[in-house]
Amino acid sequence: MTVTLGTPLSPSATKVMLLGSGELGKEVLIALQRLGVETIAVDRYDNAPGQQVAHHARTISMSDPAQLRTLIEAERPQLVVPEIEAIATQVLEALEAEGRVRVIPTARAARLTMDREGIRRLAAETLGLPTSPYKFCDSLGELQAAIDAGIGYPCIVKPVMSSSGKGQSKIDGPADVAAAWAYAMAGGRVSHGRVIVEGFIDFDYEITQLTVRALGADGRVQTHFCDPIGHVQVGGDYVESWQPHPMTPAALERSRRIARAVTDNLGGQGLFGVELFVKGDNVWFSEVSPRPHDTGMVTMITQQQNEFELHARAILGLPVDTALRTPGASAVIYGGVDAQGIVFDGVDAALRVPNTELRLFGKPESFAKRRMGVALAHDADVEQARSRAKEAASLVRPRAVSPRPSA
Ligand SMILES: Nc1ncnc2c1ncn2[C@@H]1O[C@H](COP(=O)(O)OP(=O)(O)OP(=O)(O)O)[C@@H](O)[C@H]1O
Ligand SMILES: NCC(=O)N[C@@H]1O[C@H](COP(=O)([O-])[O-])[C@@H](O)[C@H]1O
Ligand SMILES: [Mg+2]
Repeated sequence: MTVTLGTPLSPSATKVMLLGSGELGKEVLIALQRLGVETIAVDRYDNAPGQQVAHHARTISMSDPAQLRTLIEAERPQLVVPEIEAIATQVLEALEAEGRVRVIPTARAARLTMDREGIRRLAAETLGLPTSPYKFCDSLGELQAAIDAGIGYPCIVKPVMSSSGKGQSKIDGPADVAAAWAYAMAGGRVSHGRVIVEGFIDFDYEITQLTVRALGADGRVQTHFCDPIGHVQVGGDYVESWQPHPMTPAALERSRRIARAVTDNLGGQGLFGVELFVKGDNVWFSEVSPRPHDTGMVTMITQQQNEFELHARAILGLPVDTALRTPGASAVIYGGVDAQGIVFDGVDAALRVPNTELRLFGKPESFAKRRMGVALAHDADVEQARSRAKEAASLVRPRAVSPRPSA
């Protein structure tokens, strides 16, 4: 469906609500603003990055069904765009069924990808796609039993509801099991005593296959693929990504077949990040975000239309172009300190590295391991771009501001 664009802050406005307004939502909001959309940025804390660029900012607990329903009914957006997993998706399903809002890409997709169980069972059991062996467990005893009964060592434990590697750890042997369970219990986004344990896939490399479902001129949904994005993860969180990642024709073809199967099933319009593990010509499905992906921030420097613009266009029913402009890379800037209102030294030095750009997200509070920004670089080849992006990121030095001496 194509959305008619109006004038923001007037009765003709096209209103879009982002549920989650971190660094990824911020860029989607900017892309929507450029098309004259009236935007409402929702997050769990005040002054989230996206709230700083939207027309309206609202702070609620998005996993609380009553708070979420009250807000959507009060604001009456045409489109609701989930930006994180931990949302009361039953409310989205109910409002969509009542015809009150369109959820991006669909309310069912938001529910299935809300936790690891819905999407993993869909991919492996319904669609028959290759995945790591896995088991869901509700106690330390069940976890140990699942490992002993076939998952084996090494394996990976993750809370069913978490992202960016929170609560995730690798188990190399029996001595690690209890600590992995405790870490998962502490690290989930919403307190759920449930984990997935996955057999460890010894992949050669991993990619994100950005996949866009957008309307063609005939009004029908067409699937478009971006060039594959390679990335490196540490502790389950991405630290570096680049595009394009070289692949054999067979591995690329299998990756896209998997991406198409999953996104066809989830349906709707929008951009998806399909995460895949590759070894030789073998490809395993890992997970999918029915929204822009953190590793896809590299497209802000590599693509004609970055992943956020592609998402904005696709959800509004506008044409998309997934063409690559140049090879490029991204490198993460972590907070390094636990403090509010930090400052960034070395930005000038970082931007003196040729072919680079920075995004500082503006998160009001820094944690040592919180992603606070990203350095981007383009170059003639990916290896050059990676070294420039890493160099620029390393030159940015976040620092806590020492408290003013009291008078
Ligand atoms: N079964 C596995 N075998 C090998 N490595 C794995 C496996 N599962 C996860 N990993 C590694 O951990 C990373 C993070 O895993 P996953 O994507 O499931 O976590 P996440 O918390 O959902 O991360 P994000 O929200 O950033 O996508 C993967 O990209 C991969 O590097
Ligand atoms: N892998 C998912 C991901 O990168 N999500 C991005 O991180 C934000 C939360 O950051 P925070 O934890 O620093 O608040 C989310 O709002 C989203 O933009
Ligand atoms: Mg992931």
